[in-house]
Amino acid sequence: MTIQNYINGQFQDPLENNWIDNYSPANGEIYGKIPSSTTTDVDAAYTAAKQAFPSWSKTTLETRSRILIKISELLEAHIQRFAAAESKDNGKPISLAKAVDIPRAASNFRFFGNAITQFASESHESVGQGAVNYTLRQPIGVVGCISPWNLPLYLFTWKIAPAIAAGNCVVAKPSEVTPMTAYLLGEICNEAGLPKGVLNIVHGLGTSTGQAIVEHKDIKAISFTGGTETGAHIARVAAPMFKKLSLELGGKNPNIIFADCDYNDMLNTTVRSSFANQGQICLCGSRIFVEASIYEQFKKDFVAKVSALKVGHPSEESTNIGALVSKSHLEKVMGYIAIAKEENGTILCGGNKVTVKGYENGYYLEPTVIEVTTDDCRVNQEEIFGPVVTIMPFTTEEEVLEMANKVKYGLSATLWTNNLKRTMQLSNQLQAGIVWVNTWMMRDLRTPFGGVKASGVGREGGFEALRFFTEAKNVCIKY
Ligand SMILES: NC(=O)C1=CN([C@@H]2O[C@H](COP(=O)(O)OP(=O)(O)OC[C@H]3O[C@@H](n4cnc5c(N)ncnc54)[C@H](O)[C@@H]3O)[C@@H](O)[C@H]2O)C=CC1
Ligand SMILES: O=C(O)/C=C/C=C(\O)C(=O)O
Repeated sequence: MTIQNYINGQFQDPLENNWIDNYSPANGEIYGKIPSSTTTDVDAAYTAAKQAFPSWSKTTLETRSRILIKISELLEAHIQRFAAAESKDNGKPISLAKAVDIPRAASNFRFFGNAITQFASESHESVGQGAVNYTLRQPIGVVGCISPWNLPLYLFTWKIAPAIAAGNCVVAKPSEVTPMTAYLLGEICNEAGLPKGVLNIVHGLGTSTGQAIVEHKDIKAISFTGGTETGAHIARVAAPMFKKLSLELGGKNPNIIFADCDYNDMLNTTVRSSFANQGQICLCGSRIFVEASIYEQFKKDFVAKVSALKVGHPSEESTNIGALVSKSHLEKVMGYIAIAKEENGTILCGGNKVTVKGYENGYYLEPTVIEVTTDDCRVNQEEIFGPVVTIMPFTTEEEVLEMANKVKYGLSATLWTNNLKRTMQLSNQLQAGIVWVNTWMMRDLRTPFGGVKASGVGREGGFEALRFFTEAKNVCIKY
């Protein structure tokens, strides 16, 4: 399967004819190739976007909305094809791709197709001065969207949909590790009638293709989701060029469990918040803190449930845990399990590579629970981004709050309690962009989404995203 760039509404080979192998995580085999695009391809994508901008930015909101909603409907109509492609490319269970990834990608287009018709700007009457101010929200121009491999189409479209809804034209790059569904999206955009050049998709490595987008002098904003180190690098390049930046980066999220919670709901959701998508979601609750009075019971029940999860081929409907995304990522995650042992962590379950019959070279790993005795060990501080969680007990609210906040990250936090006062106090004091109480990953696309500290800057979602993808211009009229 050969993937091509999508530029000016057409599929084309990379101009310098360099290619990268595409691997299937389920069996470790190369099953296709993707462009290794260079600045020449990014320039071509930029030129197409620039040409499309004057017309697209003046296209009525109703027309933009109709096209976005059409893309959403086409994604829904082709869910089987997209889910199968996502599962093969990423290693995630097909059941997850069908239930979460592709429906959410469709929702992203539908949501922003509707949101743009509701987006309004402010006006301020300068009372006593005889003037009125109104704010225009104008599209920025050509913007760059760079997304990671863990939720490929889900996160790619989470950026593209608001960008084009707001009237921008886009140069976008999916992860080179999971390019397939972004490639298929081009076909859908043509079928939905998206004018050529509004969306351009270039494939390739972060350090060359991604870097060329970030360094492009006329691409005026960058929306990025990925690792914290990459985000810091992008900020160093883009900041002196005065680009608008939205950075959604890593997490090391606390999952705080009090004895007064609804135990069964907490237990089932905690299995999901620990291991959904092989633990490769920046929102996973990878540090589990349990109130001492229920710690031993939780440990026993949690380990039993985790040990029962089925690690298997992603295409099997019964698989709970598929393959990790790449060999190098599997090695990174296994490296942390080795570190845990050196740090005197106790592996309560998992810890080993899994050999799936018939797919011996796939990147499978047992879901792993590590009991730690101190919160400042490396496995409790560094983002592992795999099917690995730590657990430890706590006794007081003050103690758990301090441990929860004592990491460099601040993306999300989950609280399990039925105590209202505690809920409100802790939600207030947790250093995180998102706090879930008695739930996890319950998403309302209108809400602000993003993190604090090393988890990034800026917010995606709802009108926040439309504000990011527009420039505010104030007009003051004296009457
Ligand atoms: N916050 C999150 O949701 C994610 C966090 N991660 C974390 O990051 C670690 C590293 O994973 P990677 O795959 O290396 O993520 P990454 O941050 O390198 O990749 C994300 C995207 O950025 C692009 N990219 C890489 N270098 C770039 C550059 N210099 N300029 C522009 N674009 C660039 C990549 O090609 C990809 O499209 C993971 O182990 C995990 O801990 C990874 C993916 C998502
Ligand atoms: O928007 C969401 O619902 C989830 C976003 C998840 C990430 O950004 C991530 O895992 O990288």
